[in-house]
Amino acid sequence: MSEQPAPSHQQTAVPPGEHVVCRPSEAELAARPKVIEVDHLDWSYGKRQVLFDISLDVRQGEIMMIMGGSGSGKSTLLRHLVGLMPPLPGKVKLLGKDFGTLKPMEKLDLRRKIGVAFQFGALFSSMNVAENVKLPLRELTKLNEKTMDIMARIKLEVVNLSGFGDLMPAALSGGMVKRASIARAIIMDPKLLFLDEPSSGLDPAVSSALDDLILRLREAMDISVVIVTHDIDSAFKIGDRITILDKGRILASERVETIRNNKNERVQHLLNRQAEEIEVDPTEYLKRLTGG
Ligand SMILES: Nc1ncnc2c1ncn2[C@@H]1O[C@H](COP(=O)(O)OP(=O)(O)OP(=O)(O)O)[C@@H](O)[C@H]1O
Repeated sequence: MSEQPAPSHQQTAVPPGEHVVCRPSEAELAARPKVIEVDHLDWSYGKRQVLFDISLDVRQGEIMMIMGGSGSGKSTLLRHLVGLMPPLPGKVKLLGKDFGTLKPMEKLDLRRKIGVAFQFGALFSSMNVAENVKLPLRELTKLNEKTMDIMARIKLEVVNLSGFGDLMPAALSGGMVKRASIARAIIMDPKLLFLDEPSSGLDPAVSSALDDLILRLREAMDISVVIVTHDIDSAFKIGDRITILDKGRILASERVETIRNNKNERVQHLLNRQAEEIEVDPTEYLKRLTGG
């Protein structure tokens, strides 16, 4: 979908040009605290096991990309990471707290430190953009209306959507919906940000602008980010580390500088296959741009 500004509003353009990626080194990250720890996690839906012995950690300020073929377990893992699955003591720790053993109030406290943007933006179509962005504040805080308005305005500015708060989601382009859902995810200044397929359905230019936004957020908020994606370009552009799932198991979890040299055939197959999958047919692309 192309980035169409809504009528009668001037959209602040995402600054053009490549964002210079200042990746923290492996040693720098190793010196920082672990903010996400997954310890030998198994998961089954009924009798069908879909996650096998998953162990993983993410350091403060790190961007972790989770990739893998369809049905490999990425979303199931993400749901465990954000506390949407039944609690399993000792399996998932966020910011040093074991999600599986927290009391309801402690869980609520932890949820305030986590921002999540699910696939397709998931904005409520019946509320305007600002109301959508304010939702976590309404659910998790007792702030007054004026304070919530100010916070929503600031976050819309951060994602380059100043002045779009009064619009309904249907008036936004695909990229703007994604940015609005990121504004909602960061409204509480979370320490951890989880994004599910942020670039799905976006054309390459809009997707690249979204990557730049994620990098800027990491720099500005020292936030740790976990991104589930099929977008290999984005993974290599903004990720510090890529974790590849295959049939519910971790095949590799490596720095972006080294994973291309991984000798495992399935890792190579997945990286190459995904590169092919996102190859853009120029005629198709032009059609999308022109709406033809
Ligand atoms: N609620 C559920 N009940 C039963 N099976 C499920 C459920 N959710 C997912 N599965 C199954 O678990 C496996 C892993 O699914 P999951 O959605 O985690 O994979 P994924 O890697 O995110 O896939 P995709 O890239 O297609 O979104 C799949 O075989 C899927 O059919």
